[in-house]
Formats: sequence, C-alpha cells, structure tokens
Amino acid sequence: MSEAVISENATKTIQTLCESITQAIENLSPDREFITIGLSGGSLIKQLSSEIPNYKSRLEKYIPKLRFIFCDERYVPLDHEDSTYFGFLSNQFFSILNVPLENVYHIKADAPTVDECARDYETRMKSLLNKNGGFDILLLGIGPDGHTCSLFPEHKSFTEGLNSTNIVIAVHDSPKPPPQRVTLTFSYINNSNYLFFCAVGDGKADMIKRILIDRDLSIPSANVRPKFVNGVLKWFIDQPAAKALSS
Ligand SMILES: O=C1O[C@H](COP(=O)(O)O)[C@@H](O)[C@H](O)[C@H]1O
Repeated sequence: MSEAVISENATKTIQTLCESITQAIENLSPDREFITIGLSGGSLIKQLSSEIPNYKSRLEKYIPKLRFIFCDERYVPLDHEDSTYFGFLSNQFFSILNVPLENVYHIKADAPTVDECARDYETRMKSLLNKNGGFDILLLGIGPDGHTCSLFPEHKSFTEGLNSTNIVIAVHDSPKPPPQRVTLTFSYINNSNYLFFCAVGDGKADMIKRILIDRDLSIPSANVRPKFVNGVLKWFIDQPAAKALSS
C-alpha cells in the first residue's frame, strides 16, 4: 500500500507523521517483544524533536519496547555536529521520551575504518530484524537530489545499495559532506513494515513529482517500496513540496 498525505505546511506535516508513527507503534505492539524505529538525519531531526513532546503521553507505555536505529549515519565522532546521533541527543529527542540510551543503537564511531564501522553496525542490527527480515518503522528523509539514507543518485552507494546482500554498507565519498558514512541497503529498507517518508519545502518539489508521478527509478528514493503485501509506504508532504504534483 502506498499513499501520499499532503498537509498545508511543515508543522501540520510533522504532526501527521507523528500521529502515524504513534498509530503504527500501537498496531505493532501486541505482536512484538520490541519495536525497531529507524531514524534519518538532516532536517528530520529538529522537526521530529519539536513535535514529539505532544505524543509523549500516548507513547509512554511503549517506550520500554522501542529500539532506535539510524537509517544512515555519518562516520564522525558521536559528539560531532554532523552526527545524526548527536543531533537527536542535542535536540532532546530521547530525553523527552525517557528512552534509555542503551536502546539507541548508534555506530561505533571509533571503529578504525568506515568499513569496519559498517560491519560492526550490521552485526548489531541483526538481532533487531522483524519476521520479514527488516525493521518495523523507518522514518526516511529525501534530499533535494533524491537521495535517501546515504544512497545517492548516480553514485556507487546507489548501485551497491540496490545489489548488496548486506544490511549496512560503507560509503567512502558521499557527494554531500561528510564523505564517510554508513547506510542501510534497499533489501532491508524494503523488508520493513512501515516506511514513512517526510518531505517539506519547495526544494523537494521536483523530486516528489519525479518519484510519485513519473516513477523515475534513477532516483534512489523511488526504489523504496515495501516487499510485503502488508507493508506500508506513506509520504508525508507539505504543499510547497507537493507543488509540482498537479501541473
Ligand atoms: O544527508 C542526509 O540527508 C537526508 C536528507 O536530509 P534533508 O536535510 O534534506 O532533509 C537524510 O534523510 C539523511 O539521513 C542524511 O544523512
């Protein structure tokens, strides 16, 4: 099932996203010992952190079950301003929800190389896979170039992300700084139960049209599709990002 929800502005978009995350957790909870939630970086960090306090009381009873992973991460120290983990920490996301930090799976940033970092992250990810062999809820962003996670268009990360049998791969030369990153691959992304994309602002409008109308598979984000009949793909878009959809 694929659906696009267009809201009038960024705030309403994030509210709708948080409502859907909460409902997904409520739906999954009876069947799950734990629920894995993949977090993306970039603009999503501030947006989610500012809205999540409004969902705290509904989420409270599920917090012990939640396990947070990162859909991609930059290979920088954990207190570096480019680190997605640091971004969520400094925006109080985990402390607002009272998430114990041992339930947040971050990279070993002191691994000697980005390749070793990816292998270590994958080993720890394996214990979190759901019965489909993926994750429960992935919150995905999209860059103005159509990248998602650290899977970039016309780049080795994209072809490797499509073809690799690994859960996590290393990126050595990301076109967007910082250059060294780790990222989930498509087979595991697409094995997930709920795939929620968030796109706000007119900088994303061209890509949204090319993905949702033209179905242009040269764009990494267009290759995110649940493999399972009960998998959900939902796009949360504000009007500026949706402006090219009606033309
Ligand atoms: O570099 C990244 O960019 C994308 C998109 O970020 P945005 O700031 O344009 O929303 C993000 O989803 C990804 O996790 C991050 O590493």
